[in-house]
Amino acid sequence: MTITETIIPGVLLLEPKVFSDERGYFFESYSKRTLLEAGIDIDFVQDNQSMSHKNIVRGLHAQKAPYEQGKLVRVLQGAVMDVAVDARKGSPTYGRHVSVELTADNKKQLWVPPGCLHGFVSLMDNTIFAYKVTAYFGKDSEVGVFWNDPELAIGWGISEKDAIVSAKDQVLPDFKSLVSPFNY
Ligand SMILES: Cc1cn([C@H]2C[C@H](O)[C@@H](COP(=O)(O)OP(=O)(O)O[C@H]3O[C@H](C)C(=O)[C@H](O)[C@H]3O)O2)c(=O)[nH]c1=O
Repeated sequence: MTITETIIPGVLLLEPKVFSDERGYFFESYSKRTLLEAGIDIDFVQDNQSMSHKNIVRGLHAQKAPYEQGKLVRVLQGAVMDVAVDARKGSPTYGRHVSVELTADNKKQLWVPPGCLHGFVSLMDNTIFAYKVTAYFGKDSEVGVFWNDPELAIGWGISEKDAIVSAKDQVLPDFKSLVSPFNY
């Protein structure tokens, strides 16, 4: 597993070692030991999976205490442009984002620590997104910011006209309205 830091402290890009042979391929998609060796000491309590048609945008979401979530995200089928936004008060990269293409082919993963908003746009139909989270779903702990907030300047590669967004996500507030419950 190759683990690479990003411009946001704590947001990490993970690239597994893939063993290919005439049968296909094998790789360890998660290893607590591998993450520990990289200084990431986390325990997951829940796995999530969603399927999205092309141009679906999910996010930007996070959960506040007592259900702050770290997320280890990847794509099992299809492709997304995945985005993490730093919402941690006091962080040197507060309001900055990381975006990375995660696909079934590149097998890349992104570790999104607690305090970062997360979202993605699906680049293909039948995109299956799978992720491990460090805290349970807390419906009343959900925090969200409008995906295409110009202040965040995220290059989603899709217009608001073409994006398919849930009614809930369409009415999320802009980033500057967020009274961040997260600390760096
Ligand atoms: C997240 C979650 C949702 N739900 C229920 C609540 C709704 O009835 C239904 C769909 O939830 P939602 O529309 O919030 O799903 P997404 O828009 O994919 O939300 C996720 O999308 C972005 C990309 C994220 O990073 C978060 O993990 C998560 O917020 O599943 C649960 O029962 N458990 C859960 O952990």
